[in-house]
Amino acid sequence: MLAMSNQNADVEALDQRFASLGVNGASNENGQRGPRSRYVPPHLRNAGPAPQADGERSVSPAAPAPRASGWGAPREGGRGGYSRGGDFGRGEQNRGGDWGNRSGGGFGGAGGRRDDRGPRQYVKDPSDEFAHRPDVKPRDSRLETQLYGSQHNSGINFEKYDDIPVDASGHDAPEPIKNFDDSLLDELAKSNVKLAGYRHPTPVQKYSVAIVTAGRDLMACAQTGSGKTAAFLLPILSQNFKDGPPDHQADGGQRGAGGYGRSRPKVTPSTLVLAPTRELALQIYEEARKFAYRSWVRPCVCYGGQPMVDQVRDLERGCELLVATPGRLVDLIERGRVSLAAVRYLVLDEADRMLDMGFEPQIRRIVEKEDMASADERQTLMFSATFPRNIQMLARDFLKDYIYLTVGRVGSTSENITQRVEYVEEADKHSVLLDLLYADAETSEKDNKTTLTLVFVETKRSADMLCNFLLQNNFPATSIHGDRTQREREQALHSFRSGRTPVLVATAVAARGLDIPNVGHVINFDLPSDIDDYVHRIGRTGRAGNTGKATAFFNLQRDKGVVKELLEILMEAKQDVPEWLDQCRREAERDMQYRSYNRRGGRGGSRGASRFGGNVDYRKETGGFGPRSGGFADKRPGGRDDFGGSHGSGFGGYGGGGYSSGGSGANNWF
Ligand SMILES: Nc1ncnc2c1ncn2[C@@H]1O[C@H](COP(=O)(O)OP(=O)(O)OP(=O)(O)O)[C@@H](O)[C@H]1O
Repeated sequence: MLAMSNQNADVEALDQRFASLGVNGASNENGQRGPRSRYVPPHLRNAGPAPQADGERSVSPAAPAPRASGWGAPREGGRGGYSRGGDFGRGEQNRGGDWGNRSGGGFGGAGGRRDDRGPRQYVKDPSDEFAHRPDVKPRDSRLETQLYGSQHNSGINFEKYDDIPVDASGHDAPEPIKNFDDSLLDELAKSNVKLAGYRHPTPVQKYSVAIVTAGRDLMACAQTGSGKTAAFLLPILSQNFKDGPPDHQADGGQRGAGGYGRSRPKVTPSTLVLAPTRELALQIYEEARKFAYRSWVRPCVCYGGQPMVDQVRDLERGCELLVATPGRLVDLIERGRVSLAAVRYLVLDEADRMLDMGFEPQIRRIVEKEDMASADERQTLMFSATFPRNIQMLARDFLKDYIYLTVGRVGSTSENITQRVEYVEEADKHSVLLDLLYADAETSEKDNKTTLTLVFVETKRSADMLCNFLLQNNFPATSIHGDRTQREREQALHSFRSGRTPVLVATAVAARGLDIPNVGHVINFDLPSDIDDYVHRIGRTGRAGNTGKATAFFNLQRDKGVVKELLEILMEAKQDVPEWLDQCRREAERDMQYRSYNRRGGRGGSRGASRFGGNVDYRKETGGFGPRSGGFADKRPGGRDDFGGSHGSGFGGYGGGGYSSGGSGANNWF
């Protein structure tokens, strides 16, 4: 089946045009039969009508006529008449043969291939399981290889995820799904899950699919590497597939590529995913492409460091799901290129990280001050590794009646990672690192498998210096940090991912979210001063049920500030705790007490009690946060405003909470 359609693809640039359905006998909402106009997704409006293929429905009379160039489709092609629900009226799928994806895996819009050769024809294989679904494009083996080809399988410990304790609080929390097949996910979503190699849902996915499908908001804290990305993408895309393309407003809703009209229309995505870093945004975008395969949903990604013009051009080809970093999105909004009026699903991934990076003003502006629908009219999902006070405030302001989900202990590490702490004085770090890397290289050779090693340092300068040192010692290494250009960062990641340079020296910029298969070892050459960063850093290994190891260089001089929390983490994850580390903790505590005594009322001690305080749903504990600006205090009887009134306008006035955020947008240290 696949081979056949590919053959056709080679011979005549395979394509399928299908009709707008809702015609030829379909009933409309009033039960009347007859032709109706149909929605044509903006990025599909350039192509002409297709000849009727076997097993295909007829072409919609409303389909735009073919044009010599792929640009400038008639605007009215996208207007009105779209019928939600059912399998009808989902519009045609032809977009100049490019399938809504960039060619060659180009990122950031720059790689977008503009196919001006006119319309192509897709012919759907009648034996295709989705032959009856006009909203589903035919298979494309080339694209499948590109999207799923390098799929790495889940590891031997994948089933162990089921042992992780999960807590879902909030009223009427939906039951989690048991598996993908029996879930309420749309069939296309299920099919794409299989292609992605996912056999069983992870705990966060089991809950998230149920929660999103039930139309509820979600605040989730789950361990690193436990599949949070699919946990939000899958149910959202599935809902998109079930609902069909949105009926874009006539007042300048998103349309196809430019070339018409004087003022260029705004792009109006229905799903917005905000992520803290460019790399993470890219990664989410790549995952979205996997799960949106064969559908009308066209994901796009926008982040700083890439020419705006390329990204805008790409957006104008159609964008239903936008993944963006907050700063770049604000730019696009200011330039009038993006409107958030159509957003029905809002996701804040790594929310705590975004706040740490100083993005709160931009995030609040995007969510509260632009044209986005209110919390009551959209579904909002927030993911965060920790649940400090500033994140609770955001949850209170952005979410409505949400389910609070914790998977594992908030801030804990996966037991799939074997953690070791070595006492290493500053002067010895280089030689100990070489020893470890030699050992890794030997293991790789013995196992005949490239194992990648990620080395974290604290500053950009030391990243460069350490990388040079490794190169001088004949270790193929590269580096990633905030002073490198976006291109250099992407090249470094690519080179690391492919195993060409199996050692990557990184600052915290690579600590979160990055999902690189085969990272077998994470070395904290410099321990971070914030222990949550440690958790994220080592979470780059031991992902998706795979095992990994993490080594931290520790010395009392430099790292006494994190020793207590480091010990807690090791014990929590049932790791061996060296006796000397406990001694160091005692020494550090004595030292702190002494200092605080001398300073009279100095802070003393580290950040309060235990770091594992985040599993608590604060609404339960405190009776709620009081009214949100949207007003749902009535749903929370007994609520009181623990945090002092409205937070609608001011940024950053929360008094810091118990969480070290730094809060400045400068990020100079990474
Ligand atoms: N159900 C599943 N079956 C198999 N593999 C999965 C499944 N869910 C996710 N994965 C894979 O597990 C890896 C980690 O997933 P993901 O990046 O979404 O984790 P995460 O929870 O977002 O991690 P982090 O907290 O580090 O950002 C990815 O390679 C993903 O493809």
